[in-house]
Amino acid sequence: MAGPNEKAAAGGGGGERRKYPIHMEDYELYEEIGQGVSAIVYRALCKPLDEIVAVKVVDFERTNSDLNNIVREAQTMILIDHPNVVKAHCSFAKDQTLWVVMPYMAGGSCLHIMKSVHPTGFEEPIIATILREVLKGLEYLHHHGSIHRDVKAGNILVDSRGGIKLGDFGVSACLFDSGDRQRARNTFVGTPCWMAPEVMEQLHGYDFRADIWSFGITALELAHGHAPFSKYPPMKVLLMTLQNAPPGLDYERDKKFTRNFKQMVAMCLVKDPSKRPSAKKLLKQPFFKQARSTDFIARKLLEGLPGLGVRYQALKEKDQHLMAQKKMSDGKKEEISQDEYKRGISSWTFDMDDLRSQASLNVKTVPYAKIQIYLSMTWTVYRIKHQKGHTC
Ligand SMILES: Nc1ncnc2c1ncn2[C@@H]1O[C@H](COP(=O)(O)OP(=O)(O)OP(=O)(O)O)[C@@H](O)[C@H]1O
Repeated sequence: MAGPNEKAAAGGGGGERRKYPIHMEDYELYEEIGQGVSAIVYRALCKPLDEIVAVKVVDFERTNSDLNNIVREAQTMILIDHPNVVKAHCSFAKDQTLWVVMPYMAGGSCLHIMKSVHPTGFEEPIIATILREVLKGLEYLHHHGSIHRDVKAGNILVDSRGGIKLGDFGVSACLFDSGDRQRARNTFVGTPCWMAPEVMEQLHGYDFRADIWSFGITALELAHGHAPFSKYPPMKVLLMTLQNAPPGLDYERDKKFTRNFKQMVAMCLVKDPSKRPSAKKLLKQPFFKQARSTDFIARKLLEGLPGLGVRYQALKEKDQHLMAQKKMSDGKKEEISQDEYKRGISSWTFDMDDLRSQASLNVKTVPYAKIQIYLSMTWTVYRIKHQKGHTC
């Protein structure tokens, strides 16, 4: 991936052949199809080109990222050229917002599809096909010196023909950058359940192998319908990732999955990053021999699926309903989690019904989780380091 150039800086990257306009008046926003920490994504019409696109509207006031970084991420997306990574057609700023125009991925994210119709996860050939495509995207990014830093089912998008692309460069980092960006690799970025231990620890920084850990967690997420530890409050996720043995597919409990799948996941989820394979090496694993075509994905995942907007709205309503049912706010729960941690890990107790309902909620507890963990980071790492001798 080249560095940002003037063409991209002007917002006129414009896809391979078509020139996408850089004025908001040229886009008609339709229904909401996704929401992130600081952005809302819409299906939209690019009027001059008469083409359906996705427009991500990033609200500068809602993001805690540096403005230059956000703009640079959008520019990076414009320069991307790989079938398994979402490219931005163009981007432009308007008032307090940045508009990023992308190809419309009609299937939505794997997380959305899973929540709508496969709540307990996908079958193995589907997982192998999705993961092979994701790995090809990661291989490309890593080869060009980039780390994605937020690999998870919610950021794996499916197009109308079953094509799989890695999206969301909200937190990606360039390996060969210096200054601010270099410092960014020593900061705490990502989503707790998918985050590699070395990213949490913040001791020696991290490299592309952090994506391989997240990739392994994503494999478990696609297999079970949720990421390991997703039921727990952020502080506990942090502790479990740092102190417990890495999660994996259980040889007994996960009988329906092959040995090859279990081995592939185990290779990714090694705590020592230097022992994790590269994306290129992983692609050679026998597990991927069962991966099929994009037609297979279209047939298996997209046939009979309601439109993305309809599904998104239904999930949002379900989440809101579950949120309303929750007995405690996330803030209160996290407070208790920290208090209990101070008293000793073994004294933690959980309301399983509540945790189950939390687990099926959409990932929108993440902004809170990110902030909360960031603030608690120094204290927690200190505690863990000083507890190790007693608890491990
Ligand atoms: N090109 C696209 N086509 C269809 N849906 C999309 C597209 N881009 C994003 N989405 C949907 O919007 C959701 C949010 O987008 P995105 O992840 O880019 O926002 P974000 O603010 O960076 O999120 P976060 O930081 O929470 O991961 C995605 O999970 C996906 O469901």
